[in-house]
Amino acid sequence: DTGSAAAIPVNPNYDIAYVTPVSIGTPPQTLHLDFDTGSSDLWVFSSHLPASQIRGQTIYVPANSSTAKLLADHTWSITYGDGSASRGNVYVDNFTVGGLTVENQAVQCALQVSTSFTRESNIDGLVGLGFSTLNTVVPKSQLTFFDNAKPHMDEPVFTADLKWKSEGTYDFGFIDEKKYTGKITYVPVNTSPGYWTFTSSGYAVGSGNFSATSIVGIADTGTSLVYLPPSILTAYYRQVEGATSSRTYGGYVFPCNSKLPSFTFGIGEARITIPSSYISYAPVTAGSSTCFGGLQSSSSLGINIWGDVALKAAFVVFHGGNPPTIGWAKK
Ligand SMILES: C[C@H]1CC[C@H](NC(=O)Cn2ccnc2)CC1
Repeated sequence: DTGSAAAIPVNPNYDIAYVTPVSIGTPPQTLHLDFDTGSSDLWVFSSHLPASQIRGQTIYVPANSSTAKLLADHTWSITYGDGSASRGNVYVDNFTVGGLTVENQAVQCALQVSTSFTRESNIDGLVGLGFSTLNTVVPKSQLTFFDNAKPHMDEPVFTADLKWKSEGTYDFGFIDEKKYTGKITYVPVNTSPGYWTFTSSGYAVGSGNFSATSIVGIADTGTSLVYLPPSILTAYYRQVEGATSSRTYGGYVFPCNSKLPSFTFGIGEARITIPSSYISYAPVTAGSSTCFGGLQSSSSLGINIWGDVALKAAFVVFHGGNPPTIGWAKK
């Protein structure tokens, strides 16, 4: 089996997140979900939510699906790194992404979502593509869509081709050679933390010398920005006129008309360059001439994160073999 589906920016002005259309149940209910390699719960806005917590999202109504079955006495509760959270109960149902169907996929139905999810009207839920060890369902944890689909896939892989301010693609079960240039460089993944954790070989700021240094981090499609050690941030923002680390805005900001260098990171001997346009992320508030950087410090996180700002500069292969690996290519 294989599948291919669009990754659509939820906001036309800044790449806050990407959603992908999926079909759930019989007859199919179409929702737009945020595919998140940084978590492992598949949860949806549902008919169990209070109306006050829904603001334009499409809900999944298990009662309207002839193939939905309640997973009795199972619940879930998740909190993300940005403080957002949700919790609820669990059904199994047919789940289809871009033509690839998994029967009896655990679909976690929200009974409660935090305000940041309510405010994001274009996200109807998440599809966790991290390792199933992170799934929060109790008393029996559930498998991700990828783990359920893997045995039926032509190849045990999915790929992310995210794009700057435009529609990209998630492919399942195959690698589309048309989506990248040159070769794919694969590096090992440490699955113990439950994320797609790998080691970058170093970085360069703009046209500067490459600094060979191991950077352990996660490839996280569910996080908008890139979070790296403070020493790298200092090296980058010292090249940006008027840049400063702002307590008010919680990170590095700079005048929107400042000239920004690109940022290159290493994958083994290979190099991926993030164009400066991706790093001038967004005005701090609508219409402001102060912009928030796409590279921020990971010092408060305890983990480095290669979020969408980095991922959209590459074609990324999440290879779920034994052992799993991650591949990066230019495009
Ligand atoms: C400071 C950073 C803020 C952003 C954090 N990322 C997430 O919370 C990803 N996510 C998934 C669902 N909702 C959000 C990572 C830490």
